[in-house]
Amino acid sequence: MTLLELDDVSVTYRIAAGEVPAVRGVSLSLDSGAALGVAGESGSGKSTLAMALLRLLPRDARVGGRILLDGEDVLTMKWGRLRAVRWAEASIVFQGAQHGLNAVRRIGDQIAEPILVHGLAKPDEAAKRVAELLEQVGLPAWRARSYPHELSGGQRQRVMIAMALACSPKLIIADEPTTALDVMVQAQVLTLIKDLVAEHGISLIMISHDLSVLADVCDRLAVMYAGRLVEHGPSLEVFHDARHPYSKALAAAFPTVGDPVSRLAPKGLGGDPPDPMHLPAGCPFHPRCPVALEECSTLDVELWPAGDRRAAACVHVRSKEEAS
Ligand SMILES: Nc1ncnc2c1ncn2[C@@H]1O[C@H](COP(=O)(O)OP(=O)(O)OP(=O)(O)O)[C@@H](O)[C@H]1O
Repeated sequence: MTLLELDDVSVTYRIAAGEVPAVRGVSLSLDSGAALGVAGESGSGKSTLAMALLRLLPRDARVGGRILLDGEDVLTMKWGRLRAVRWAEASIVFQGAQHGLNAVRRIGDQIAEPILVHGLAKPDEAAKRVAELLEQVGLPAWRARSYPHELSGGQRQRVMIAMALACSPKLIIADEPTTALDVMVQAQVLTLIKDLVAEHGISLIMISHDLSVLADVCDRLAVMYAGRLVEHGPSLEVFHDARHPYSKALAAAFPTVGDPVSRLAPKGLGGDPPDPMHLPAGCPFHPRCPVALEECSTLDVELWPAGDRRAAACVHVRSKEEAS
């Protein structure tokens, strides 16, 4: 069953210099209990898309399209309903979010807050739920009495995951949840996320620039470039046999999970992503594309079906599929 459906979602930031088209016409769907990875370089629009899902964008952002969560459009929801949906139906774990914990409040009180705000437990029952949640994320119950500075970065990120789980949401959006952590801790937190979503049947949208991390955790991958979806399909197929030259380069840049060498020197991807305010004509990837044809500088190919539940926005994919 479909839990989340994005239909032609676009986000434009209005700034003094003009309009920044950060997300352009993204359509995707996520089944209940499934995990979708959204990959792309810095600036490709991943975080903007994640924030749009729960209407957490700043006021200067204009969002278009439809975002259906369990059939209800998040973009047209009344504020009261939206407040009820946040945490209770869908929650978000941000990049480096552990720094967002309140330094002067005990961990337990911070985890209990969404539970109490949403009226899911009385104050005396909330402590029990907090202990359960801490245990689920691999922390001892006594940590409820600790302050954030008494925890390591990895432990703080576990607390953020406990908060995201607190109201038993159907969907967790994790935006670069492990980027700020060192490699060993990163692997532990990824395993935790993977196990928790599987155990509780929670759907997951995980965002990262690292395709290998996403392929390890998610069933399906969506690759973004310059605000647009350029490929989507089953994770291992996209990771090992990408159809779009950009996804291929991204997969080559991060060959193995947490490999420190690939982090320092991403291979296979020359040049910089385009400025969204000055996108090149044609396919936005063509100036960096190793297999670009002359027509790519004028022709922008839409996502084209490329096998079972796969699609890629590339002229080569289109030609191959048309010929077969
Ligand atoms: N508040 C804002 N005002 C104007 N432009 C913005 C704002 N936030 C993001 N942008 C622009 O929107 C584009 C997409 O940014 P976004 O942060 O969504 O990308 P990202 O793929 O998540 O990158 P990163 O991995 O670095 O977080 C970028 O060009 C960015 O400069």
